[in-house]
Amino acid sequence: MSELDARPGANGRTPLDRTPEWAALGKHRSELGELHLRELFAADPERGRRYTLQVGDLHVDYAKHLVTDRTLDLLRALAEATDVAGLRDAMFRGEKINTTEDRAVLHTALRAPRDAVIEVDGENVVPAVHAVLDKMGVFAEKVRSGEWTGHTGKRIRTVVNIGIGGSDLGPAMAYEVLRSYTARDLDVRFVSNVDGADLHEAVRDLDAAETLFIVASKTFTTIETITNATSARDWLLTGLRAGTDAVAKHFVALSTNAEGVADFGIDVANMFEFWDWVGGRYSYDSAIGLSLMIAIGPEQFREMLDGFHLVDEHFRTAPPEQNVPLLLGLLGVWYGAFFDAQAHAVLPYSHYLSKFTAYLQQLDMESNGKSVDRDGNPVGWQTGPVVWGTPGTNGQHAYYQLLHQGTKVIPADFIGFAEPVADLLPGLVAQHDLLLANFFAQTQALAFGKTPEEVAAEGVPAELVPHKTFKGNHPTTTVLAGSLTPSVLGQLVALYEHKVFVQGAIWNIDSFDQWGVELGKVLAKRIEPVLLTGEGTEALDSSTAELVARYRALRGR
Ligand SMILES: O=P(O)(O)OC[C@H]1O[C@H](O)[C@H](O)[C@@H](O)[C@@H]1O
Repeated sequence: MSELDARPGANGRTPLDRTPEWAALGKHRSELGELHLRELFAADPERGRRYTLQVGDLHVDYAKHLVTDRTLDLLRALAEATDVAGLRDAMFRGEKINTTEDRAVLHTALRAPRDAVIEVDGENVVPAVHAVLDKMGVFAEKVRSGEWTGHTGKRIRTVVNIGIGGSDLGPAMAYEVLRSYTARDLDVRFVSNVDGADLHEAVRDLDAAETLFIVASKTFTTIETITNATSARDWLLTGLRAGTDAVAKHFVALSTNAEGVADFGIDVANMFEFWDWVGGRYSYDSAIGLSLMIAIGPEQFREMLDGFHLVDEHFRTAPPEQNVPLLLGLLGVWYGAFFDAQAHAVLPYSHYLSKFTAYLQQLDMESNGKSVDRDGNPVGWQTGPVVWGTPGTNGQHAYYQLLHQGTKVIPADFIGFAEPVADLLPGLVAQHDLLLANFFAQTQALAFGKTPEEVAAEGVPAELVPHKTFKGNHPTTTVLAGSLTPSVLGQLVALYEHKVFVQGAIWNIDSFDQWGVELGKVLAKRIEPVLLTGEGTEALDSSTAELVARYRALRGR
């Protein structure tokens, strides 16, 4: 037995790359060799029909993946050996599966029906979830109807959400996605960056008397958010020429930290609560979604939650062969481990999903960007990929070149909708077929390419044939839904949440902590006073010391 074999597995587990299931997949991969999607489709005319699954409104086609029935069996065997279902059930039961923070992981409770019972430390959390949703609903309706007025009695015309990371990306993404469902007489803006330019641009054309700030921070200690909130308060009070008593009508908070909220000067009566068992990147269906609820109304927010819940139930109960998050998770594991794929593209064919991939970057990369297992041992396998992408049609005229003819394996998700959004101008509806034609054409081109023989047969000069050849064999998933409704958005997000879960479970990492973001925060705190005073540069490394000196010189210090 080698030293590696004796390495203790997390939770008594055999390290992933030492399991027979992993070895079987490795062997299978070498047997497949350079197998081409063209051959797989030629061998099975039913492949396009057989390799599809349905969850809720989402039709998921995985036929254009480099897998056979045997691959899928072996991958499911890996999921079984790593007890994905066991960890999933523990999550849904409210067990503290976030071991490094000793916390339950219960974003699924945020969308559970009112009569569900989910316990954390012996207490059913569902009534509290619904109490907050109800309180949010009452408040959202007051703002929407104009009943909630600012300090001077004017109704609110603009809501500005101040938050960062999970307290920004979710609501900002969803607001964009559901724009056609939003109240047209109310604008919602999002400020996240500690660069003062962000807040400046968000408020420069606003009337303080008609502006409501939502300060969103799970911890209420995040320096960017507290700094921006403090500046926003100064802007408000200056604009209103009022004292701090005006704050109550213009500031509400979304947080787990009541003390922090009170210290900031926001009345805790104007605080919407959530709990430490909701991870920041899993939180936009909690109180963190208040700005979105104000925009789309409580009813449509509820529809979105029902969409989440539908996929939760699917993930919890569907058999492995039909379980879509399980399948998508396994495909990612397959490419990372056996094709050395480093990246994963998410390419929506919907303008409204323009912020969707940015949202997924936090969800996926903060969850699975880990290199030690749950017991702290270094992992010997690939974990989370680099997630990237923008709306597909724009990408086609920019970076798709690399997808089609570059040297990298980049599995991609294509997401599209059959119906254009409801209130599109009639003249623009006709454009939808063109959009969808591109959507379908791209996965076809990526999968099947164009052979040198096909290129030559078009009369292309021999020296240009290699340049005009498309080798194809680039794997893609296509997700097609009828239309982009609040429920469909919830379904999509839950699908990705659980896909990320499956991968973390197999890789045996804690997908719910994020220690990797801490070091930079500590160092920034140390460097900030040095920028002001110039004292302490000797404690810095020579590169940083030089940069700080240059910065100070440029600022005339
Ligand atoms: O909501 P907050 O406590 O302000 O946290 C905002 C964000 O900042 C942190 O640094 C974490 O990396 C994120 O997971 C979190 O979403």
